[in-house]
Amino acid sequence: MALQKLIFRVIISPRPFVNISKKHGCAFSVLHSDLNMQVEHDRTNSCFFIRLVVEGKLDKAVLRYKFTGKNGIDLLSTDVPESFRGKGVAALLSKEVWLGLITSKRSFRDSSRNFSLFSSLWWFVRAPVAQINHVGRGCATSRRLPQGIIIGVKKGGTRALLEFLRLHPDIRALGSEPHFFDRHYSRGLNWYRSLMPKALEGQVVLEKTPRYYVTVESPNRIHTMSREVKLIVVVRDPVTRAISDYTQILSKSPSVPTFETLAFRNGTEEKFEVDTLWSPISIGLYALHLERWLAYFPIEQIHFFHGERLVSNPAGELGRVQDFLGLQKIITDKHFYFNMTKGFPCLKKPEGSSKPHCLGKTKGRPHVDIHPQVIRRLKLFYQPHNLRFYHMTGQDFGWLRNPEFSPPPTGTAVMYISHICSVKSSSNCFCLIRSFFSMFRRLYLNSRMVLVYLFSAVTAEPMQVAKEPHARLEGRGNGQREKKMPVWNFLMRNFSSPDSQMYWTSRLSFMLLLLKRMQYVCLVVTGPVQKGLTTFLVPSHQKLVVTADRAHANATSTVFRLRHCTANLHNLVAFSGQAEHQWWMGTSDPVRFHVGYYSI
Ligand SMILES: Nc1ncnc2c1ncn2[C@@H]1O[C@H](COP(=O)(O)OS(=O)(=O)O)[C@@H](OP(=O)(O)O)[C@H]1O
Repeated sequence: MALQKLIFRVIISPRPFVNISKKHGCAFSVLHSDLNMQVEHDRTNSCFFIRLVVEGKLDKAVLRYKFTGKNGIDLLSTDVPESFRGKGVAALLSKEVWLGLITSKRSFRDSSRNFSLFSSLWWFVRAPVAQINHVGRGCATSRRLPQGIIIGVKKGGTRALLEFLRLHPDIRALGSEPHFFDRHYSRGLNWYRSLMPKALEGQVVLEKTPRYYVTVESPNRIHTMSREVKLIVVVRDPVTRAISDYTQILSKSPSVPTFETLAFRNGTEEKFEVDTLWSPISIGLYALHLERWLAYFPIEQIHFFHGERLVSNPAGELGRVQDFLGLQKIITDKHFYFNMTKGFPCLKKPEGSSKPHCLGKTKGRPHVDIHPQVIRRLKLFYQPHNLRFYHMTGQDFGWLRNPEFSPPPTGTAVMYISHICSVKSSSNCFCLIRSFFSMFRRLYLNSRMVLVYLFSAVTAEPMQVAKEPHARLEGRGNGQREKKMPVWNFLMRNFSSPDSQMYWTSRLSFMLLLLKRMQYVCLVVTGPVQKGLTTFLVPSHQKLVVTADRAHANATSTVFRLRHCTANLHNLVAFSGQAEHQWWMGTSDPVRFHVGYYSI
């Protein structure tokens, strides 16, 4: 009679008297009446568990729970060893939760004794739990072979991608690189599986080993493991990638020969014989490696991830990869912030921590200086390979265009801050400025407005003329001004248009951006910004894009640390800390500048 009352009460009751919810929803298998297992309750660790012997070793099936409020309990997870799954172990554990709960209610406590006699009736008792949004997923966690692998490329940004993906509740990723398909294949799949993190049914298990992409045996071996596995490749401009690779080699063995010596056969770049056997070079032959993968996997099964965009627009790239993995888009821009000091996007709250987190020092470190001529040669060398890669993937990664010339979106206003005239002589300086701006002109062709802001020892001369702190010059100046301000006149000739306004000041002082029609403002910093001298007031409807060369990344943070600026920080939509370009004018000082990729 008591049992009937209980069943009646549970089935028709609109909701259980104790609120039960599940963090990772699951459907329990029906409780087997012949299960004779001892469920123990560990109150300190809030879990119920059953001791089991799996392959001669002691293991446990564990159900973790958490009290929420006065009457609530969250069933957090149920972890059952694989060989015991489908036998009702999870149901047995969940039953104990019920029993543990109902001991506080006399009528239920009495009735509960009947469960030992009619244990399969537990299925009915579970009904209210099952209603709570968790049907269709197994609670039990297990170690599974990965369904997704980040196969490359080295120095492409694979660590950042993995760390970012880990934010997703439906992703379980192995932290270290297992190197199974390239180095440890003989250890067998069981060994490989044992390395994987435990995952719930429905969660995607991931690992990353960038070396797979260039290992000849990997495609076949991975295909043998699974035809369905999803492959992710993070690619980055092969020249930058090679320099990054070399920077890492150098950091480990400081006595290695120079980049140039290793990159060119016979050690001479004059001959232009690139050494394709040197791994920093050969890894960048993306098309060549891809051919091997395409012999086993259709192209749709491989997602090509833009390494550069991972820096400029992490949320956008993460969105695409979540789609590819068939996951709900949970990782969005609210998970990232741009760390000015690091010069890279970092996580506001990484997995398992509430503190912001950037990747370690070896990720995003300054590269060794490589002569621009060498870079040009290498770019030329990679050009046909890149083109082929574009054709194979059907994507343009933007490495063919000289990145210096990739224009920001139309309607972007550009303010350029520079001290480009740190070179020795005035004539050199002028030559430098002229070339720089002719390039800049092409770059910002679509920009409706260019704001130029110069300061330097050499340009101080024409600046003397413009005594006014924020002189606004439009069109050609008067004779004297023209004579004394060749640089300025050059700029005016080349840049002035009905839409252009130029602001000039000899000091970094107050600057008000009157860019009412502009939606975006791009601030390019390639020179030191003196602390305490500059205030930028950007109207709140505008978005600010800041870009700088690495050397002056701190300068930009200085800008934003300045008084009055903080109020405008919400405008900041992107900061490009990547895409470093050297620009060589034949003077002894190469000018480094930075033109970013814009995530707007
Ligand atoms: N958010 C963020 N933080 C730091 N670094 C970032 C980030 N996103 C991409 N990157 C780029 O990742 C580059 C390192 O690539 P990998 O992680 O694939 O390197 S490795 O192959 O695992 O050694 C690393 O290369 P270097 O800049 O040459 O150090 C970075 O440019």
